[in-house]
Amino acid sequence: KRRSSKNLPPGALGIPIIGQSRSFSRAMRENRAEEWIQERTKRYGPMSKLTLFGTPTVLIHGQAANKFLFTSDSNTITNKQPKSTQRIIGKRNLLELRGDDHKRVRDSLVSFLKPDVLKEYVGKMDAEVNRHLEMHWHGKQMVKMFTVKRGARREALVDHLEKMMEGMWSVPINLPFTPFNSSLKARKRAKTIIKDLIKEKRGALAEHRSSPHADLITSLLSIRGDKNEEIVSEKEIIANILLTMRAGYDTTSILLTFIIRQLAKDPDIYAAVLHEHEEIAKSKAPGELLSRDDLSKMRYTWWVAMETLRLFPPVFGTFRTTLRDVEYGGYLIPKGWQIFCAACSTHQNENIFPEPHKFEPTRFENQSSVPPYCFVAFGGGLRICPGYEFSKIEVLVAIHHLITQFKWKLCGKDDTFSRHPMPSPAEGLPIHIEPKGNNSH
Ligand code: HEM
Repeated sequence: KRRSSKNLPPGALGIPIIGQSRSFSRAMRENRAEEWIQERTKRYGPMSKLTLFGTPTVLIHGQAANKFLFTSDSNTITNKQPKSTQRIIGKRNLLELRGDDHKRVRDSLVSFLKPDVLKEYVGKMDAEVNRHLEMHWHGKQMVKMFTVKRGARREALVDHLEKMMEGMWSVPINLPFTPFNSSLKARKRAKTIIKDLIKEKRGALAEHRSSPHADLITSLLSIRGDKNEEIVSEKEIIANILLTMRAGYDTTSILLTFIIRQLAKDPDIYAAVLHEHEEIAKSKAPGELLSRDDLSKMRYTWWVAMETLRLFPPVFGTFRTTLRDVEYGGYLIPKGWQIFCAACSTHQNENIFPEPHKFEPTRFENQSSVPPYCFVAFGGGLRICPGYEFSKIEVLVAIHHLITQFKWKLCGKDDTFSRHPMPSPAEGLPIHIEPKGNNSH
């Protein structure tokens, strides 16, 4: 009785399980998700009910909605991905954990991702980016931005991950030929590879052949309890490696792809970024690796990255689930319902970001001028992205080498993109590349 439809937000739940999933997914694929949300807002107001990916859902968006979502206590609103995502990544992934479990696994992950540890990785990433350019860019005239691979096993893992992604936001029906089914199969194959890696890395750690922070798996294996027992279980390691690869690999490569796309389209911004990197390159001896100090001089490049994230956020919206009946915006969201917050819709709000469609990196010159909960490409609150610093290093190092070693121009016929659920450019963004004669590599 308490849940009389009077209190529920307007809108229709549609066909059970399926509801509006198809029309939302289609809008995402056609890069019309913002319009789709605006249409619903016009029809039902800022809050509406629907069924997405198997579960009754309330759609919310806007600055107040972001604040509500990111600051709610985890006993009322918890992180819960759609059933499809849960099954594909694994139940023990950080996005599914809460309370003490979330803290234990998040702390373990953050012990690897904190700036102190990461500063030792600047040189490693520099060498890795150079190796990648050497293997995949030098000597070629055209590359596609959507490939970053080295070694057969990594190649296989990346392939499986891409297949996993395809069914991440899908109706969770496990029948042959459904996207969900092929993602589950890809998960199984990825899991086997990660299990082998865990075995190898556990051996190397036990025989002191590797240091605790050698890589993320080793770092998670090294977190020990009072009796020197591993406190992050194998299931948790597998789920969180898959999550980190999904959360960390695609997001950053998408960001890089869209920066490259933008630089090819905007000569003034390209010139300003190039100038910043040429100044840094001049101060380095041939072959000298980048340092943390060099990265701190790449301020304009990071504004370009933030502006790219504003316009093309890899994570467009966020799912949560209510653990009890919740009142918000004058409506009831019943216990067990899903909340989908289209968090990044604030990025397009002209009252927050004037001329929202214009690419203007200097918006981020004074970050405190951006109102709270309005730039949310990395989320917010307790679950704010722990990979912010890692992705910042990766992006700055990669752009440094790309822009000092190559010129590029877009050569695809179609430069639009779609979302699956992350944005991916049509044709994989092929670009013509030309090495610069004067680089020191
Ligand atoms: C441009 C790059 C990135 C973007 C835009 C991004 C975005 C986000 C967002 C929006 C969330 C919050 C999701 C939510 O509230 O439901 C998140 C969480 C997360 N991100 Fe990132 N991310 C990026 C890079 C990375 C990297 C490089 C890593 C790891 C190396 C990473 C690991 C994670 C993890 C583990 C979580 C879950 C945190 C938790 O639930 O406590 N991310 N990310």
